[in-house]
Amino acid sequence: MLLAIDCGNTNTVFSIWDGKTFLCTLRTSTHHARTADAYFTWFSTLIQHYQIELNITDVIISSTVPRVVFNLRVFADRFFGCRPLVVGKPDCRLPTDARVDEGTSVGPDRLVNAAGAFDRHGGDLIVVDFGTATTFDVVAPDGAYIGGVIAPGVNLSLEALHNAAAALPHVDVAKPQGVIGTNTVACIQSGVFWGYVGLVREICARIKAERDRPMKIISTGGLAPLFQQSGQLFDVFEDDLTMHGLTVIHEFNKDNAA
Ligand SMILES: Nc1ncnc2c1ncn2[C@@H]1O[C@H](COP(=O)(O)OP(=O)(O)OP(=O)(O)O)[C@@H](O)[C@H]1O
Ligand SMILES: CC(C)(CO)[C@@H](O)C(=O)NCCC(=O)O
Ligand SMILES: [K+]
Repeated sequence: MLLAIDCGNTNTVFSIWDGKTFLCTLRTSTHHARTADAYFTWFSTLIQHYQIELNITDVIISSTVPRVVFNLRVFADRFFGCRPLVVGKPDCRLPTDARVDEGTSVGPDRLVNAAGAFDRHGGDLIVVDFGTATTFDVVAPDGAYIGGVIAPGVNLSLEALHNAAAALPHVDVAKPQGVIGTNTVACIQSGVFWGYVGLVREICARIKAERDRPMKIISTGGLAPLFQQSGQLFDVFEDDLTMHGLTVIHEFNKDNAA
């Protein structure tokens, strides 16, 4: 049984993979100061609720927050007796290359998304992930990650507006009725919602033009379905893409073990 951990800047997600399906997915906010014991208290309480008979033998971690990795390593070692694979570390091999500028460290979540998407769809992909940042990851025909785009995340933009402007309230992202807002909330929702629809359309069109070939657009992340409501922005939505990528990378390392 594999425990896959996807640690983003906002949320950390744990999924248990039995080799065929994800038995459960648990979500908590990311805190660098959370100890291994605190992870276990939270984790074991929820596992009891799901009534899963645990037999975790392997752990794989992708973390965009370097500081949390230490406590997650201790968690894996202390409670499951295993040394986790950590994406981005030299002992974790990737099934495909990353062809980027020398010295660049690509976010592990982007490499994982690329691996997961290539496994399901083959090459020539744009993966759009609506997390803390909105990222676009470009996958070549051979599955290599060849770069992409980083834009501010949707919730981050809303928060920045609220924090910077005294008269603007905190607003949740939603699809507005029209474009012309007749109250403050509707105006902000319109700016952010239609602004992101335009951002996604423009960036994908430019990536396709720059690559000069047909590409499939895969979306993931909690907010992707909301944006899908506004016409055909994406070809496919996959809420488990990062988790799937982690299982693919884990399998690859197992198969290629010495
Ligand atoms: N399973 C879920 N239940 C409730 N809300 C969700 C769920 N998944 C996503 N969301 C909502 O969508 C937003 C985006 O989620 P996602 O997991 O893609 O990124 P994030 O956790 O915000 O960012 P990061 O992965 O960078 O930490 C969340 O902040 C949350 O508001
Ligand atoms: C862009 C984020 C924050 C998205 O989670 C993450 O992938 C990251 O910290 N990346 C490092 C820089 C890069 O990917 O080029
Ligand atoms: K994410």
